[in-house]
Amino acid sequence: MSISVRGLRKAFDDHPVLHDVSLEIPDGELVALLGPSGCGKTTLLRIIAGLEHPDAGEVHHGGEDVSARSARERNVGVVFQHYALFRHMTVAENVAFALKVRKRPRAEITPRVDELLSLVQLDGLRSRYPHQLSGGQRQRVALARALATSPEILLLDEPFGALDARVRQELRRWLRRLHDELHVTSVFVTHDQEEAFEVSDRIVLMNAGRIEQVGTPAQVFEEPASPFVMRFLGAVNVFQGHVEGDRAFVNELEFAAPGAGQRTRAHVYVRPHELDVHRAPVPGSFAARIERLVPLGAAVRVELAAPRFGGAVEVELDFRKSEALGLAPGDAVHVSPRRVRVFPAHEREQDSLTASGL
Ligand SMILES: Nc1ncnc2c1ncn2[C@@H]1O[C@H](COP(=O)(O)OP(=O)(O)OP(=O)(O)O)[C@@H](O)[C@H]1O
Repeated sequence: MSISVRGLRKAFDDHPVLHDVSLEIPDGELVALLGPSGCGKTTLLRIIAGLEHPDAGEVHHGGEDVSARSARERNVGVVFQHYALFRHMTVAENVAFALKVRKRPRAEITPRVDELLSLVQLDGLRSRYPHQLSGGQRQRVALARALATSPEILLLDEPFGALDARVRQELRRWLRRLHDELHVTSVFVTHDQEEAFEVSDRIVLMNAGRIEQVGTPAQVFEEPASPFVMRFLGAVNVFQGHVEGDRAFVNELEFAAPGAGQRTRAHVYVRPHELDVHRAPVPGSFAARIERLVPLGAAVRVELAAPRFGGAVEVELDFRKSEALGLAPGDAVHVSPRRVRVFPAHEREQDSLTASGL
């Protein structure tokens, strides 16, 4: 079932949390709401669920305006970070709960619970109580319980947030497979980029109550719509310069910046893996000195000092390439960007750059 939110606004105690948020989620998609803590992800999810009411705007499920309906009437499945399982009920009783409340006949409940427990691969644990389960198993019970009434929308709020890294990783792969099997339109909240990238069809990037960009993981990573998205999704070097015409300039370096227009200050962003290191100057390179080499498994992080290019510069090189170049701390080298992204320098962005010491 598709989800559409239009012009949502929400404030808590006069403090605006969502500013005019609109979003379309097609039927069957798995979407991540990604953004820093406090940007409004959970509030948006709760409004879609009907657990919170917006000050303005509408929510449509399957093309129907459900804004006035309670959470119960929307038939959505919800999973929270902290497994809200009933402690005095067994796994099977927890999963059956929503069906019992809806007074479904026993002949329907028993096979449905069996089916759900097999779906979440917990068939053997039906008689256990929540305290006899691991965190990952509890979250799978919570998911089976959320799916019991066959909701057409599944909403998950940091479902793996309380689990350790390895279990998290297993569960997100499992969630993706489950979604491929069921195709229930699903929205999950996370502040973990890796999780959003691994699990979702599309990512909704939020910042301070607004949507910055919606796109596939590849789109938001390769074509970030704003400096915020560029900086939020992984490490980045930022060079101060200016744009003029359709070119960007940082000291003697020049880059394409289509549509830049009038001369104005700009920031040139380069990801560490999009910089090359050379022993001799090449066209478009700048001089730097190696400060530190940090092995990262298959790659090496080369930390450089380049005083004319904002001080510290970070490059991520293939391990073999760094070996072939025989790099060592103290070496004078030349660095050239393979790909840059240019954004005009806004005051707000300038403030945050200064604040983070770049
Ligand atoms: N019931 C509430 N009453 C008052 N303020 C609230 C309430 N719920 C959320 N807020 C505030 O609204 C803002 C957005 O909260 P929200 O939980 O939606 O953010 P989030 O992006 O999900 O953050 P996190 O990743 O930390 O969970 C925060 O400043 C939060 O303190």
